[in-house]
Amino acid sequence: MSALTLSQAISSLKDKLCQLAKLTPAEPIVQLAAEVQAIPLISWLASQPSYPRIYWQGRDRLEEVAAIGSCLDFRFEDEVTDEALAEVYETQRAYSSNQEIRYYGGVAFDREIASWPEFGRARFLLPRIELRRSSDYFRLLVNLNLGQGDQQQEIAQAQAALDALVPARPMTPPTKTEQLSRNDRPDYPRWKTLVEQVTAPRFNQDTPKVVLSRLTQLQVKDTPDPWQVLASWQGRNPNSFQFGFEFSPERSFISCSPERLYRRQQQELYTEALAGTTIRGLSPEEDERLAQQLLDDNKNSNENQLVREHIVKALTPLSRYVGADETPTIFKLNHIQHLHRSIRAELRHGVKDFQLLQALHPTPAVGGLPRESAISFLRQREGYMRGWYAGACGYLNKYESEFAVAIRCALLEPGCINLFAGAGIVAGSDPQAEWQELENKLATIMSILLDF
Ligand SMILES: C=C(O[C@H]1C=CC=C(C(=O)O)[C@@H]1O)C(=O)O
Ligand SMILES: [Mg+2]
Repeated sequence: MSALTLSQAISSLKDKLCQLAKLTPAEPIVQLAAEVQAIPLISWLASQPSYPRIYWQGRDRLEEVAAIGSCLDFRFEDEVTDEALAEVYETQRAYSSNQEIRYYGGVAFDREIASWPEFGRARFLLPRIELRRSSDYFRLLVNLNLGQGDQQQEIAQAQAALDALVPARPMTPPTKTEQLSRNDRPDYPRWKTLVEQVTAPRFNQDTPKVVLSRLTQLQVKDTPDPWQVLASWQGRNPNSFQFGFEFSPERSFISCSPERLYRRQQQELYTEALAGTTIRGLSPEEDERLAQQLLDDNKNSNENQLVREHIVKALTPLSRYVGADETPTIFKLNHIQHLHRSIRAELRHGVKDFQLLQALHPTPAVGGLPRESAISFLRQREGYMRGWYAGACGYLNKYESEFAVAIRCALLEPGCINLFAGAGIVAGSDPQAEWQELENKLATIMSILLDF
């Protein structure tokens, strides 16, 4: 059967909903699907009038999703343990044997303290509508939760959500934003004090790495459209994950992150150590020289090595096999390059996604080492709320799941753009050089948002 146009797919799904109304489905979570012709997902998403709006594209670009609305929404505003999260998910997962059912969402950097409104400490949802691309195969999906309440009412809501869909409008690049003011938290003098505290030999002996970060708030005349910004960002760094969560028109969180927390396919797990940074050269020769310097540099090697060691140690009790690159390679982005080591594990049977999140998040690429003392330092001294910055965002499914580390990101609010950047502070870190590293990490998004 050939792929349908979007309006044909909507009609086909509405017919399937009518059929469903006459049945007693075997399972409470139902997904209906129709194959559609190729559509630019991000422009389609940006055109839709309903919320939440969620976008996800994997780093390998094989999987892309635009999701609208929700038929199940798990939102944790107050303290939540990983055990509680795991229990909710496992219960939910037992309701369906369909391997295409996915829960999209994220967890905050630190689930023990308050987080952003709407986002909470963790939030996962089963979207009402998904437009999903797997390689070059596109499907329009509608999800139903028939487990609670009235089946006819749930079907009517799914029909209404399909009726509310509008065609994709072509997307233009974002117009440059006029910056009214800029405010950094911590500011440079405070940053210098913090770096000196972390690198002081007595502290560093017990806590060899703390990833300090900064919130840069830009007060702007007009907040740009998050999806236009994300589409531009995607063009600059196509080898990154791209994702966005807009739970309401008030606030959106977008990220173009190079860092994978993990990808699980059945019992196979792929993760990595991505830490250690330098800039790109202006010529191929200069770029190569900078890459070689990064590979040879002790401070940067140490930043990466600590992440690798920690991940291998954290995965060992959960795995039958763990293998990690001995030597780092270079991962190039638009304005910067990083040290990268791949790590692969074969998980023991019965290991759950929330155990993986617990073991891996936050890695010493965004938290520090040992985790508890680094996080306790950040909680007491960093001086602003990270929320979902450096958290984990992605999706869960019975057979596979993927999470990115939410760095290189922006929280857009009316009149204000919040940008976040962190740098791994280890012995030998220099406050000025690490401050410059924060600027380098913001260079791509700044060049999209502002006129230089
Ligand atoms: C914490 C961030 O980057 C991490 C990932 C790659 C390189 C890093 C570094 O070299 O410091 C950081 O560990 C960030 O971009 O906000
Ligand atoms: Mg660094």
